[in-house]
Amino acid sequence: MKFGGTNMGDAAAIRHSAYLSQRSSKEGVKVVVVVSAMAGVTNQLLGIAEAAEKGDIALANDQIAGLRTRHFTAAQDLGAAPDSGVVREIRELLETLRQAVYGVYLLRELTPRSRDLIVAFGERLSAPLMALGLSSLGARAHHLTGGQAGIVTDSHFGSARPLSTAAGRIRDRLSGLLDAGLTPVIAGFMGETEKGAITTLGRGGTDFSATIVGAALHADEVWAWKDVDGVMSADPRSVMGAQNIAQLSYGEVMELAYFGAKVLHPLAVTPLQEAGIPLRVKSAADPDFAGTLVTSEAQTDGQHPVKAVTAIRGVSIINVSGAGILGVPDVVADLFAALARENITLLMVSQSSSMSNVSLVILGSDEEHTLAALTPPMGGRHLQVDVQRGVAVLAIVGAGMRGTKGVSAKLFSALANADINILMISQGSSELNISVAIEGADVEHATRTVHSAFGLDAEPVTDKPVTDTR
Ligand SMILES: Nc1ncnc2c1ncn2[C@@H]1O[C@H](COP(=O)(O)OP(=O)(O)O)[C@@H](O)[C@H]1O
Ligand SMILES: N[C@@H](CC(=O)OP(=O)(O)O)C(=O)O
Repeated sequence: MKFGGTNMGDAAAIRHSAYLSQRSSKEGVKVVVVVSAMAGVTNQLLGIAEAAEKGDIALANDQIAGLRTRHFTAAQDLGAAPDSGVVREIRELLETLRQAVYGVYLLRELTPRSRDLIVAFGERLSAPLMALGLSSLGARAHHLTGGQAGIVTDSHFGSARPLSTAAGRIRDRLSGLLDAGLTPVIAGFMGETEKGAITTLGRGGTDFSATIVGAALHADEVWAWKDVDGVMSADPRSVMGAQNIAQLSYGEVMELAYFGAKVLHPLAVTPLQEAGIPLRVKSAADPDFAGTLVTSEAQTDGQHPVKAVTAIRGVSIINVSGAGILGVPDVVADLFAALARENITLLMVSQSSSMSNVSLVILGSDEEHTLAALTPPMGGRHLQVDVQRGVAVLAIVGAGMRGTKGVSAKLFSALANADINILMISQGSSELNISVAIEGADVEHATRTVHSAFGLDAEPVTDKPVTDTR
């Protein structure tokens, strides 16, 4: 079971999350709990690291003091005495954090490795709180860092991936605890290299931690508890009429996450695919509602080829052109090799058939790296590179699109009727998604328009029972 930042937000939320875990334990289910940092803490830690790098140690220390108050208050509210082991552990963790941040301040250098060390403190601090919440409900819990739980990773700091040896190590580390009737509580988002350096799995990575652990243990199911009903037809913060999707395939979820649906980490389902372990995305506020079940099956009803609309904001189009590129395949090969070396995520690619122009859509945060990668000559020629910023990618996703005619026509006419210009178009041959690049300013309007054009708005009256057991 994975609990995200909102479900770890304060003592009341942690107590409720612990109750959800215990509810299953009492039914005889062996539960492993994986937790995120308290809501907002990861961003705060990133801010602390950046303040130290810029030389503002006073601001960094103020923020660390704020973290101390927040975690001590939660521990106290969960019943910890001031001289208890948990309070001592939180104090020691915050002291180590302070030292790491001071190191960044002295060096005025924030490497990806030191950033990972600093941001992983959020989960290291929240795991003892969840163990406390479980103990207060009568469970025997034992908390571990990602590394202690056996999540050994490569050294791609900021977006580390588990090594093939992780599964065996996770089993070794957790089976004994489970056999002894303890509930392991694992700090999500983080792992460790073979040499013991702390890594993180990318933003939203606790979902991924949970599925890595679930797959390693051959779990019957992995449950991700959220502050939404499940995976929905659009981000409910943007689209009022977004509705829960009862069933999705691994492939559909991956497309949704890749194209910006923040509800799951883009790689979260990958560890589950081989063994076909189901993932349930469930609402902590409404635990008896089924939420979304993710399996290898894609269900299509014939009426809704498109199941969801999603968008990535803050992307840039990089236009590579010039006489140098005309008719020279080597240039294009060099160009992609250069981007691969820099680990650039390509959201969309389009090449004009005359081969005189290649357009790439990348995350705004990758722009600097991309431009640097494209500066040296490609295939012996210098290229002209132009950037268009402030773009968004909107994607429609659904296995029912495969072989269904008229889906792209509906998408384009909905956008045209809403007076929205399309800058680029892409449809994968899997026909699981169609994506378009549009002006960033149009993205909210476009999402709502497309959601409604594909009949995804919820009926005005819902018969879903609402039972908030918190
Ligand atoms: N298609 C979608 N379905 C559900 N939630 C979505 C979707 N797209 C974006 N979201 C956002 O994802 C959030 C839940 O993800 P996240 O905050 O990472 O959860 P947690 O921290 O609880 O794991 C929701 O609050 C919602 O605004
Ligand atoms: N705390 C990390 C990892 C994570 O998964 O968080 P959440 O479950 O709150 O999205 C982050 O903010 O990226």
